[in-house]
Amino acid sequence: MTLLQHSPSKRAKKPTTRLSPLILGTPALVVQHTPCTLDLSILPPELACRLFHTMLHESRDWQRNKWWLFDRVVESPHRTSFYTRRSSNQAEDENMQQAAQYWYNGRRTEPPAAFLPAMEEACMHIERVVNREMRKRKRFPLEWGGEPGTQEETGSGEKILWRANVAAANCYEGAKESVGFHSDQLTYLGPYATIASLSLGTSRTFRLREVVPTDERETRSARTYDIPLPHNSLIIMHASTQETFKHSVPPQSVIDLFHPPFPPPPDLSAPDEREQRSTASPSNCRINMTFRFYRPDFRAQTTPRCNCGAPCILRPDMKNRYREPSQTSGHGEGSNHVTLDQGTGHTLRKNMVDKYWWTCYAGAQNDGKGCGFWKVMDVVAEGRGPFVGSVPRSSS
Ligand SMILES: O=C(O)CCC(=O)C(=O)O
Ligand SMILES: [Fe+2]
Repeated sequence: MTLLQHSPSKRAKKPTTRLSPLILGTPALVVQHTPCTLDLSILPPELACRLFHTMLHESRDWQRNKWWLFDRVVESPHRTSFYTRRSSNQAEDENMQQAAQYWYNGRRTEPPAAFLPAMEEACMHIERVVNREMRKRKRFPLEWGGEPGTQEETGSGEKILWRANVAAANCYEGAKESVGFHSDQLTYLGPYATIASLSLGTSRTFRLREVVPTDERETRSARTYDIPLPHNSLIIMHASTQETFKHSVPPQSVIDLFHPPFPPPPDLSAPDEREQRSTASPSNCRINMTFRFYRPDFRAQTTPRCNCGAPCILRPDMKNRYREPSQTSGHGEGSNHVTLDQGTGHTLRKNMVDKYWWTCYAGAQNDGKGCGFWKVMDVVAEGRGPFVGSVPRSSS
């Protein structure tokens, strides 16, 4: 396997044209420009408001994530928490708890909280929409090809493609709280993950920026897309979003206060407020919940360990820097060819990502000192799957 490097002189030839950001204000524009879909009214209004009040109440206990970046500790500019959906399978629950700790950048934490009743209710709506959207889309070879539904769940005859078994929750208070550009770690999600992101409360902008592969850097620039996410909207980051885009919630100069259309449920109001329950105070908070499917073939026990003895994290080769010697131009058949998603009309990049690596992440909690371990993921040798398509063994 070779690493595509550009010579310093070539690197200077990066296109100078800076593309101006595009605002994607409608679901149709989101589908046209990104591998995401947007639903502007996902939950029944009463449920959306009850979930907002519930999570806002919960968020008083959420924490800012802290981790080492090089030689200093950084702190997330918003508060976060992690929930797992309890199942009837105890081994599965233990696996989820182990995996959940790595939401906190490798920091050991208390076992995560279970989905609350309002989250379970919301999840039924979200799973239905995610499965419906996934059935319309081109599937990628490395997506999960198993059937996570139970006999009971699949009784309708339709295969369940995705289930939410964990949810990460974020609270952004005021206009300045934010999250920087990143792509979500795939350690437990596996390649070509689908993530459903629910917004409640104050509307904020969700920003997406494409990562241009190394061999296309001289011919085109990345575009930034801004998507306003109002209360009760769902953006689904479909398969390939984590491989080809980074996302963020940038700080804003101003925000609109959110006026909850329903009062908080009685169990959340202080006794002296219960008489005045016909109104709810305006809020400057946005609650975000990303519902995720932790794949059975990426369970915590199968995560490779680095030389520090800590679980690695899984990252995609977003820039297509690694190529097999035979993949010089990358135009061959297989997983690397030009494609148009027939279901959505969205053009997929010329060479889709098909390399991932496991890397040491111990440094995030260990004074920034990791062991530098990395290895290419070999799904066949690691016994992962089943996948949607056939997958070649990695030659590395
Ligand atoms: O708040 C959002 O919309 C994004 C949150 C996010 O990127 C994450 O939790 O990974
Ligand atoms: Fe994210």
